[in-house]
Amino acid sequence: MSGLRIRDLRVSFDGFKAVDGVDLDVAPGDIRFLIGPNGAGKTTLVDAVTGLVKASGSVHFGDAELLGRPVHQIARMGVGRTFQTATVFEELTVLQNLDIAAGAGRSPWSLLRRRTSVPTVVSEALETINLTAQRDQLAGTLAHGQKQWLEIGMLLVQDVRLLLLDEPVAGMSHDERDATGALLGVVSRDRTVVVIEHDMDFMRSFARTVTVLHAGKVLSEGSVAQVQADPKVQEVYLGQGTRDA
Ligand SMILES: Nc1ncnc2c1ncn2[C@@H]1O[C@H](COP(=O)(O)OP(=O)(O)OP(=O)(O)O)[C@@H](O)[C@H]1O
Repeated sequence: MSGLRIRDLRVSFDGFKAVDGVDLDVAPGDIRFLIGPNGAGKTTLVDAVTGLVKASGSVHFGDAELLGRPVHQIARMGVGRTFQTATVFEELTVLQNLDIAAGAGRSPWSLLRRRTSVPTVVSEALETINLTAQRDQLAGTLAHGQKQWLEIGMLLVQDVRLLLLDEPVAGMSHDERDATGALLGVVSRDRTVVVIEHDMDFMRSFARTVTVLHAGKVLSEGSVAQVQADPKVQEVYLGQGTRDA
């Protein structure tokens, strides 16, 4: 299994330093939560790792340098992400969504051909994301939480080894959050997982390690207990209203 190693990562927008010299190590199999106030640079960091914004510094996943490579090459190296809004094909079934994701790289003809059996990788993903019973349902009719799980399933069938999830439980019910937490536990057994999250209860329940970003820099890092006890963290979260640390 590979881990993520980021050194001196910097992203600027017209001179504004959104990510300002971040070092980050995420061990293989970890579930690292990235937290921090609005505008801290969390999404921009993930954008840099996945090739969506230009950055300087270095980002290694395993032995490979990711910076400077195009998005599709980074995806082929086993790095996948979800966005705050699930991006599934609503007019297709759950199975078709997974089949298309698994077929990235297959010819259009083989994708169009009627499949007589479900590939093992797809049936395993269906089990993992708990959507086996919904496999023939249109993705557009799924509950909010189920769409997020389908999106994670689409990464699993592509054999993603580093999963970067952007606010996966936003808008979810309590039960859906718990199920998502359990899902993180399963997928992290043989993958590295990074979760951007504002939901502090969810973080407390399911994070293994936490990094707090503030104004583009790492403010604090450690276990949930260590980060919560850090006065610097308490300070930046003061005045955040409903968002407590
Ligand atoms: N494309 C862009 N052009 C200009 N500024 C940007 C761009 N993307 C992000 N920013 C700025 O960079 C800073 C960091 O944004 P980012 O979205 O990474 O923060 P975040 O920690 O993910 O915040 P949130 O929790 O609100 O999603 C913000 O001040 C944002 O306005």
